[in-house]
Amino acid sequence: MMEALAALSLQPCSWIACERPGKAPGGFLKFSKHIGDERKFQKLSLRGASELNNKGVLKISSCYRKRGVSAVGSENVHAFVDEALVIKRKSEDVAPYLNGRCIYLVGMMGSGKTTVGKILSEVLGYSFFDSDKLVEQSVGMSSVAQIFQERSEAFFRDSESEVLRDLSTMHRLVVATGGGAVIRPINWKYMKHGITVWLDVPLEALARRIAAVGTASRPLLHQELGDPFTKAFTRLTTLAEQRGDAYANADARVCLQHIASKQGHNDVGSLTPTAIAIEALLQVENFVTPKGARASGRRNSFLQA
Ligand SMILES: Nc1ncnc2c1ncn2[C@@H]1O[C@H](COP(=O)(O)OP(=O)(O)O)[C@@H](O)[C@H]1O
Ligand SMILES: O=C(O)C1=C[C@@H](OP(=O)(O)O)[C@@H](O)[C@H](O)C1
Repeated sequence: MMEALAALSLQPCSWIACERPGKAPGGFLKFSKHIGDERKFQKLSLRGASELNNKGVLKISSCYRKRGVSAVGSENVHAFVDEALVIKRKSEDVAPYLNGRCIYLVGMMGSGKTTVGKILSEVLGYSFFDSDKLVEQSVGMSSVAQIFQERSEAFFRDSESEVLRDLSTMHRLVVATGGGAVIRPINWKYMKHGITVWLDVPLEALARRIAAVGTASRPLLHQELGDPFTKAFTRLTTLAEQRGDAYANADARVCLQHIASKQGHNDVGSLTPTAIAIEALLQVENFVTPKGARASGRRNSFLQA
């Protein structure tokens, strides 16, 4: 298991992806390890796409459509820079309160645990792990779908619990958990060694994302009939009912509908992963700072029983 962890760890690096998933490549912001103050931020410079490997430069390689705005333009560039600076600052605010505690992202399949988790790990200087990948590694199979098919869902769930148990002894990790990890109370015991963060995404948006990449890698969707969106939406609706409030046990909740409202619109599809990661840091900050910790202690007390 430890070897698997070492092999699969994404070493902390400081590239921040500013792209919108599934679209043309966006921008990347590389921070020097020593950048931490206003003056140094101002030294960042804009370069073209061909300069990906240069050190310490802000690189915008393409455009993305943000709330109806298309084409490369200073507005988009500013949006990238703003988000990148905000997340860097917020991570610096939150990091001292974490004391190396791990962050566990929970949420339905497709909620962005992997995408957002990688961004969080980069800005916090943590390593990133995807628990599904660790299960595949420990079982010696190439996909979760294969494990479900050749062994069983119960076998997968047992392996998932073992992975979470092993991770719970470690520090400075961001872990993207499988969407079903929340159904076993023992998993919460392991995850509560760190800070749990729920990515709360409307089912329709989830189904759209999953349909865009196909349902092949998600075995729980294989039984459904219809086009990929319908298959995903139907199954996600049932899973959401079965799982009830399980996700709400998390220490922090990142509600995409709420972020969209704060931005003055209703379209969760236009939220960038970086904007979602910023909200995650804000909610983690609420939890780890003394005022937030008191409130959440009350909320989670039943899990400790
Ligand atoms: N904010 C977002 N907007 C649009 N698509 C997203 C966003 N976050 C993730 N995605 C896409 O949704 C799919 C599922 O994301 P992923 O991070 O793998 O979710 P999970 O790990 O929770 O299953 C991927 O194709 C990813 O590119
Ligand atoms: O919701 C679930 O029960 C599952 C979600 C998947 O992980 P993702 O959430 O990463 O897709 C994976 O663990 C498995 O297919 C079961």
